[in-house]
Amino acid sequence: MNWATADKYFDQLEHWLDMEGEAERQRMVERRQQKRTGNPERSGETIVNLRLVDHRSGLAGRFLIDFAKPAAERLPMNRLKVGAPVVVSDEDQPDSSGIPGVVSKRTATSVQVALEEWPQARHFRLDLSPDERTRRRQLSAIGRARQLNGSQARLRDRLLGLQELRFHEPPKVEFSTHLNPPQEEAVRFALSARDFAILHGPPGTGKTTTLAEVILQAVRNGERILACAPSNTAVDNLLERLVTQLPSVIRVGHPARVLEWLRGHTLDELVEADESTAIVQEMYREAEMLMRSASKSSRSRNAYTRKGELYAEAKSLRQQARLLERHLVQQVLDRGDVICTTLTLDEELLGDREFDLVVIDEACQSTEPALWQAMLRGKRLVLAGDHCQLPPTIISKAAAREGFATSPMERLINQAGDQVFRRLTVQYRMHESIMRFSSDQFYDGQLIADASVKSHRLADLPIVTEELTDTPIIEFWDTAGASWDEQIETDGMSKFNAKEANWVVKQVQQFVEAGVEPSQIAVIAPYAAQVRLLRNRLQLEGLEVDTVDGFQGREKEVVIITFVRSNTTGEIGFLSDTRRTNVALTRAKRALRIIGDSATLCGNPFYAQLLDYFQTQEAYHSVWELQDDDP
Ligand SMILES: Nc1ncnc2c1ncn2[C@@H]1O[C@H](COP(=O)(O)OP(=O)(O)OP(=O)(O)O)[C@@H](O)[C@H]1O
Repeated sequence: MNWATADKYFDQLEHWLDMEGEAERQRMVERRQQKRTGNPERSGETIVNLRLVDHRSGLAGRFLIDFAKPAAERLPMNRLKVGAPVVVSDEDQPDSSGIPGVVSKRTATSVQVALEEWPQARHFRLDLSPDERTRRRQLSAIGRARQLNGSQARLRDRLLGLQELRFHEPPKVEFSTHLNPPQEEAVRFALSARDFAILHGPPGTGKTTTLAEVILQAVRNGERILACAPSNTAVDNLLERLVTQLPSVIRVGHPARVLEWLRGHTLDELVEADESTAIVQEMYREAEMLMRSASKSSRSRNAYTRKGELYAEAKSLRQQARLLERHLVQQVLDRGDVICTTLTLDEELLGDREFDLVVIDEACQSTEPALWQAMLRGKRLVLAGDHCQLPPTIISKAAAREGFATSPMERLINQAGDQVFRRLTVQYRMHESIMRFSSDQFYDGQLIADASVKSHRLADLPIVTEELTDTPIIEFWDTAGASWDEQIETDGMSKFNAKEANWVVKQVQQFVEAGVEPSQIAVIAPYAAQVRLLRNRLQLEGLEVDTVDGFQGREKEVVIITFVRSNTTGEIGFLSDTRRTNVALTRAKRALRIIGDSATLCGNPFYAQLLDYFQTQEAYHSVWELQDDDP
């Protein structure tokens, strides 16, 4: 992507946002139509036939409502995770626009949603909500970014590659956490940037730990910081590191979207805990009482005049309470050295606040437009992420092809080269042989396994039996020539592979029998149909079976990957985005098992090299080695 002026760049972003909006609306319509033609729950973005089974009051006058299927039936596989924006609607009224809410809790059989209004219906439907509001905020930020002048316009132009970058000498730093040398170098580098700097954090290298140290140092220098990330989970990750070391960190955002144990740091709860809140609440109570007596006093003389007076008094009291409440919120915000929020900023709440430093974690999962709300509030910027893992999710395939799927972090690295980033290279997750292939393919062979993980094995875990003493760290099982073919779900587009699934089930059973806890095992499949099949077959408490996207940023002792694709035409679909496979390959700490069809996969050089790697490690097997009664 190239442009000669800032305006051209912003024209391009507006165009992509339009395409994305259209694609999202189209998808919503299709989803509703599926109701008539097939199973609307297949996408994982809708749950139908729900009943309201329980409710209670939540923070700030919201209702927390539990929905479940009749007879407490298990919910289908779905992406309605805690914090997800949803629309609750009446299933019998397909045209109703529904009530927006946020998922606040979920179990295998129920979903709890925080709603501002009470929903009325006999049968409910939940849909993930298209984020039109976010898009509008991004468009407005783009409009403002076009109009900047002075130093902010210069920062904008440097981000667009239209002006040279500037750095100070790296400062001397007294570190407050124990960091390894590349992490220390990255912190000094980030603090030396006069415009912006990038921290490239490959899997398990302590990117968030390092970013937290940058924030700590900036606070020590008397700076105010806005700390953001594209998702609530990533914001909470950062918050978790900060709250142990800094007293004045404030998490802005819907409390239902914040991890329960971190909610004490949310703006809502800090305001609620403030002494003055009792006064505000008393004022609301008094106003309520005035309203009640007004509604009762109709029989006395001068009743109407009195009624009017009482209503007016109640109204004025409520107004005063609201003003006081707003003032209080601003006072609490002013106390924060660091404000943490997702990239979708609440502009009204933040007012005209500016920050010395804006940091963005997981910046590779952000699109270009998503960056600008935060950007407009900072004098300097530090981005952290890994562009060799999953890119931002884009619905419009056309926009993605044109370049919308390239994150700003990746673009800045391509644009400014080595001068703009530092890479972290010591990783604290994977056994060396799990790490090596990914390191060579994506990180110029620079990753080093820390001594604490370099040769750790399952047998070192306290609970496992002797059976695992000699278990290999990595294995690839090749199905080539065995006719373990992929299949397409009858009424869907997703693919599964029943024989690979059988093999996975056996692997899980073997690990569990040897003493590995199900919660220490992850099964990763690139296709939702394979995930559904395996979830049905493997109902072990704590075991996680998910697509790659569900595991980004996470780790498990044991990871089993089923690649699913096995066909005569060598088609591998979105497995050709090797960043997705990189995420899958780098989640395991002590054992990695893979099953796949080399004949299908190896038309792509990346997979051919993967197979070579397993062969050189003597970790390659063919399923022909299995006995006849195996899968
Ligand atoms: N210098 C260090 N010394 C010891 N352990 C460390 C160090 N830096 C990070 N770690 C540990 O490594 C693990 C990963 O750290 P962190 O979560 O910061 O990494 P990340 O790169 O953000 O992770 P991800 O790959 O999930 O994005 C954590 O358990 C952390 O405590």
